Amino acid sequence: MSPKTLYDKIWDAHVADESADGTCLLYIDRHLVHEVTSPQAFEGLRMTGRSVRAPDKTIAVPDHNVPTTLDRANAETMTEDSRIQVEALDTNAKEFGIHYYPVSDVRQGIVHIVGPEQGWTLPGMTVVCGDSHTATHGAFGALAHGIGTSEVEHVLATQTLIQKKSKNMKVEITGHLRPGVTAKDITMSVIGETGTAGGTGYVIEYCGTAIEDLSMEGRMTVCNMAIEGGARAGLIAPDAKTYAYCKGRPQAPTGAEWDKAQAYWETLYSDDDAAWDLVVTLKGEDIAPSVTWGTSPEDVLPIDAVVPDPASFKGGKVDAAARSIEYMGLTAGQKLTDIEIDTVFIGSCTNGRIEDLRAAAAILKGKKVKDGMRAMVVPGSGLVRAQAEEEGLAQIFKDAGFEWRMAGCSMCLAMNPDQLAEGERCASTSNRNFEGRQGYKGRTHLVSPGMAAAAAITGHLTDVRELM
Ligand SMILES: CC(C)[C@H](C(=O)O)[C@@H](O)C(=O)O
Ligand code: SF4
Repeated sequence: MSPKTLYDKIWDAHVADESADGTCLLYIDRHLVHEVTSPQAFEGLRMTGRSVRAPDKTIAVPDHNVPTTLDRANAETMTEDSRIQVEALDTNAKEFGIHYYPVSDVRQGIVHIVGPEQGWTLPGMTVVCGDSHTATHGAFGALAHGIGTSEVEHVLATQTLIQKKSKNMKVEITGHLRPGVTAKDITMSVIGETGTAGGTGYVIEYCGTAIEDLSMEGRMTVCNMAIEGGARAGLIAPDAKTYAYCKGRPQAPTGAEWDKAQAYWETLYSDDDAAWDLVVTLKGEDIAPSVTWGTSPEDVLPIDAVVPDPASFKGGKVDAAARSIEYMGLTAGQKLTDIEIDTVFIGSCTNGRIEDLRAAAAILKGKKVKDGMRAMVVPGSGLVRAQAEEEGLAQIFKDAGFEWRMAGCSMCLAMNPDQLAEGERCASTSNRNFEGRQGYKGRTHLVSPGMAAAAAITGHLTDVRELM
């Protein structure tokens, strides 16, 4: 047998049909659904009299539009558009008989946090969702990627997806991370290296000792941003940590089924002599706590750097950098640590898991946020929230002056009332710093949870290592 990558293995195990031009019909194991990209898909089924082919493999949860304030059960806090989308999901989930975690359910949260948490996401699976950050689930050694609304309809109706195979890219992080450096810094540094288009046409497998060192939460953070690097998906080979995370989850197999599953999962790795179309290597020791200065995730630098001079770039990036710097209200040469911020957002499918909250709370313990700072923590799911309360993290956040919210996407993309006002500047643990992403003319600096906490205390972008 010819050697294969992990991606090759999962792909081959799911091809139901292949046509002469290489287009394949791929079997889908898990279909995650949220309220933004599914209404037309369900409407399509309704209009053609179709049902959901595999309701037992289809899981829905509202996340983008839901208010995160404690009074959110009161639908008046939602805009009309938001309310329509959430209500449509309520109706569709019931009518089509799929698994559903409504807003009132403690298990509700961001779809990419709920899937793994409930054990829906398992190694070797194909996982899709009408959402680009589906890449998150690749942390389990699952082939997971976003799809468009017409594809959502296709998967609902057939449990298959039409796909062409991507190329294989290996991103190896050698050695070990230094203290204060996190999975977020890895994934941002990789994008800094490859650019937002560097992964176009590829599925990335992240490997190396620094990746093996990461918890499952950290691995999800890394894979989550594969899409920001342009890749179709990000993958990490499953190992003992993966199995330990999955075992005992509500939807994970049990008994003999578990043993059978794990025996299969143990075959899911890239063969030593597998062929890679592209290899990128970074040294774990070289990665620093990082922060974005511009309006693209590739505009990332170590915290001790300065805002770059647009002239230092090449081609179209010269103008793009100048525009970014203007939008962000910065000056070339300014120290990143001199950038004052007024808002801190801790949450999102990138950094809204328990480990992220622990990391932020460790910095905040016994401290207060800077006067006038708006700081909020939005746990990625109701269960993360409950656990954080149990561990005393919620109290640390509240004592420090953070708002302690209910689960949802929140200020990651500002589809709900959690938004930046014009000109406000936010240190955010989310994944996109696009113009207007967190609110019209809002300014976003992407950072790790520890860095966000540090900025909340000092009022400016800060090297978390100074507060450790
Ligand atoms: C709303 C949704 C389609 C979108 C995505 O696909 O990623 C959102 O989750 C985002 O992060 O921008
Ligand atoms: S948390 Fe942000 S990135 Fe993740 S699914 Fe929600 S909006 Fe998209």
